[in-house]
Amino acid sequence: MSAAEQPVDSKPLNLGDFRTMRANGEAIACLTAYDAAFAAAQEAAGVDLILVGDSLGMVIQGHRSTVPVAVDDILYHTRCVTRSVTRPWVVADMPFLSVRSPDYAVEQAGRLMQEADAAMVKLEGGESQVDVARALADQGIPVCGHLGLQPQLFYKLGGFKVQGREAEAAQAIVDRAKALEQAGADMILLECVPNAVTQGVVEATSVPVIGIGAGPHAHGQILVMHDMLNVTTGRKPRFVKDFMAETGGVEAAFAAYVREVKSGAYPQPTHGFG
Ligand SMILES: Nc1nc(=O)c2c([nH]1)NC[C@@H]1CN(c3ccc(C(=O)N[C@@H](CCC(=O)O)C(=O)O)cc3)CN21
Ligand SMILES: CC(C)C(=O)C(=O)O
Ligand SMILES: [Mg+2]
Repeated sequence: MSAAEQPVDSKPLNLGDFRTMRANGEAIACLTAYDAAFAAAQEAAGVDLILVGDSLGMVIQGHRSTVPVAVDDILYHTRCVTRSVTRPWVVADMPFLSVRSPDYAVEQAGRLMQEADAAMVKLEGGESQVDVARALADQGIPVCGHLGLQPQLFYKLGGFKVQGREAEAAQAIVDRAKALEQAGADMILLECVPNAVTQGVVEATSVPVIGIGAGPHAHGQILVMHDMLNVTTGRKPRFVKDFMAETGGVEAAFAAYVREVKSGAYPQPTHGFG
């Protein structure tokens, strides 16, 4: 199909569309993808946002955490994805140590946009996260802040654990979300937090909030593609739902996920941390 013949709903999504979806209460359906074939199937199924996650270190490369992932790995997989899709907003993860200083982060995020056509970068991070986000935003780089469980802290945390259970930790997440928005972040991703923390972040911010194991109050949901297709080995996090079981095909599973996120059928209370 030529560009001129593309149906209206295949126009590339932009930041304004996501703000509108937040305002209108239309849930944002997000998945990870790492290559052209799966990304195309996700676009066909109506996925709004594709994350080229550093989870690729685990599901593609076989590592036990995301720590070994390099910017070059994200660059390669982001190219594979962006070459194959039109409508979905493609976000590239900033891997471990790529946000070690504002200048270095700008350089590496710049590569992801210029060499791989990413539309946005997502970053984890500690105290310096806000300053790094500000530097990226100042260069015109769309930014998503990743709060709650930050898997790059695997060795510091001693595993992948729910965050923000205590009042002080919950407040720190809400405060950071506000500071990130103030610094110019356009989106917040919340991972493995109690539902009330998500509610707090939603109330304290005006940007779209995407959740994974963060309950039903987020404006969108994301899962690692391999988990919802049930091809991940080992025990899966409680927020995962197997969409392959009831559909029996890859594109049908993606479509069922989009339908359930949009209708609010996913996530159920059993997928969250109360
Ligand atoms: N395949 C895959 N799926 C993911 O969702 C994912 C990755 N890989 N790699 C990077 C991070 C790591 N993530 C994880 C991994 C495990 C749990 C997990 O097992 N959580 C426990 C909660 C433990 C607690 O209660 O503190 C669970 O029961 O869900 C959570 C997030 C999310 N991301
Ligand atoms: C789990 C999601 C949010 C992520 O950061 C990734 O896939 O790397
Ligand atoms: Mg990640």
